[in-house]
Amino acid sequence: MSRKKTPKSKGASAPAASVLPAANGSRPARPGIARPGPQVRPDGPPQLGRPSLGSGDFYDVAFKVMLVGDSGVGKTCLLVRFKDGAFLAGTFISTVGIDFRNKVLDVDGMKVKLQIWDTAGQERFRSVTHAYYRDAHALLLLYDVTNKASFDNIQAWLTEIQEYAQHDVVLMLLGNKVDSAQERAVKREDGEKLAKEYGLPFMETSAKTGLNVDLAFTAIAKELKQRSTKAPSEPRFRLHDYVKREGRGASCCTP
Ligand SMILES: Nc1nc2c(ncn2[C@@H]2O[C@H](COP(=O)(O)OP(=O)(O)OP(=O)(O)O)[C@@H](O)[C@H]2O)c(=O)[nH]1
Ligand SMILES: [Mg+2]
Repeated sequence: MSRKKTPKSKGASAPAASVLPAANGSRPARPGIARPGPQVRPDGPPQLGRPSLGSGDFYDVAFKVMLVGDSGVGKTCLLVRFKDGAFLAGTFISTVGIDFRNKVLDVDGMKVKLQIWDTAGQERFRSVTHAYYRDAHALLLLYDVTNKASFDNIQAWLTEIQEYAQHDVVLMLLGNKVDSAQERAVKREDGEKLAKEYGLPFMETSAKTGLNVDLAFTAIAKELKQRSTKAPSEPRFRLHDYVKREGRGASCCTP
């Protein structure tokens, strides 16, 4: 398999022009971008054999992963934790439109590039994010364990996903902010029950402590890699089992 270089990841300051409405309300807005940079085409099957453009890490195969869920559940923080190993504490800066970052993972000896799209949870950007669903190979659907409304809205998100995403998209449910034990409003069992009802792999995460964050993205990368490259002799990767086995409880890693 040919080796490629991934272009430098785009951050919030990506130069592409925003075509999105100006922020209103009290929250400051983090500028996003309206479409991928010209060097990456996130549509269709995993990218193989693309030429190397610019500097960056080599990769063998690339996939597009989208973060979705209500505003404030921690999508941007989860991505920043995964990409940079840091936590964005302080003022909540709501994402405008859509933004993305790249990260290359080593999955069983293969370089897997995840192009991770961070969507805006605010209702007014819904039509923007709808356009991106069909190109996603995987979706991480988040709620905030301290915000019951964000959990109650999961069914509506699933309806939306059913309508706009590919039928075989890899989907995982994440209950974020488990570090906030005092403010917990959604029990772990309720998350598990909902996930079971819809046949989804499920984990509780914390962008603040990093709990299960790498694991969530690694699990997705393993599943996608297996789907695209599995040799008939290779044992099947089981996403549900992997997440169940490797996932850690909220009480394990409080700093
Ligand atoms: N305690 C705690 N706070 C978190 C965690 N993740 C995010 N937050 C906080 O929650 C707020 C919202 O986080 P964001 O990541 O910006 O939320 P978002 O889902 O990207 O929101 P939108 O961009 O509006 O869709 C911020 O104030 C974060 O600091 C977490 O794991 N634990
Ligand atoms: Mg955000």
